[in-house]
Amino acid sequence: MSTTTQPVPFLKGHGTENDFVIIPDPEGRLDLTPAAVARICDRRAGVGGDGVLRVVRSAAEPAARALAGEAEWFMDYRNADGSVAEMCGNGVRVFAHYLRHAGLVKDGTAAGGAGEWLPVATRAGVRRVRFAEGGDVVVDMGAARLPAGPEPAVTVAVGERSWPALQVDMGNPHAVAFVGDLGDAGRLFDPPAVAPATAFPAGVNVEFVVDRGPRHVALRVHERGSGETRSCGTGACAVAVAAARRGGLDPARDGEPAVHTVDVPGGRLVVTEFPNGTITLTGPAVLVAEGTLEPALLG
Ligand SMILES: N[C@@H](CCC[C@H](N)C(=O)O)C(=O)O
Repeated sequence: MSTTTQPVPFLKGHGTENDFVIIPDPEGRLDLTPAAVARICDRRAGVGGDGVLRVVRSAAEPAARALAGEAEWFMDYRNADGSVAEMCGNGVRVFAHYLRHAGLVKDGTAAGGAGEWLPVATRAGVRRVRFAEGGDVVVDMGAARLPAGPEPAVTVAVGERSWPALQVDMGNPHAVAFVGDLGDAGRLFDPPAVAPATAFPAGVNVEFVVDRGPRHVALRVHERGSGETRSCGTGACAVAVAAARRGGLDPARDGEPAVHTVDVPGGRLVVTEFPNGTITLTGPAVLVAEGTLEPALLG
């Protein structure tokens, strides 16, 4: 890996306005430091984004080799502050959309064609992505992991207000709090306080949720490493599972899928939890621009 002295191509994309700078680096030549990621994601002095998606062949990325399986491509996801995260639900949908846009996966007959599942390696393991009719991108997120007990075990606080929250692991950590009104969470400039701190030694994404109707919720999210964002795919899945359990639904017990509509500030996602535990996340993925990053941004 080397530090670049040449402009580096990038694209910009988003999924329900969770926005990413996509950096194609198929052979893994780029030394993308945390400081460089933070400069690129800066909304005034950089391109701006909630995170970076570095697109690298699994075979060219030491971090991916052990976990990539059959996945040719590895999503090297970074938060806006430069930190690494295990998984990004909107990011992996935008990542797959980019692969198809760039002709890096075949359209129609091989993995990546309409209706077929494209494996993508992430730090949380392989996730499979499918392009649906109408332009939506579906990702099989695997199963949620919940704490053993029935009651929320953690507390989320903003200023003087606090709420019980459910811990949900979607490959990355979430704390889901049901609130009376999404405005109750205030301006969310700072990370909400979560207690006990030992519950999330590597930090946590915090979702605030309200009911909108039967199997229909809305959320705001404060993301670890990125601040408040307009959407979070793993967060939407965590919220759907929390809403299902709260409403007495458990697909494994009931033998039928639970489908939840999750409104986010940047649009709408659909989350389906199947009786075998698998969760799918469906929503749009959009590319909006491309250009080059100046070497000074990369450092
Ligand atoms: N926005 C993403 C989640 C990105 C990672 C998260 N900030 C973390 O640190 O775990 C999504 O769509 O899931």
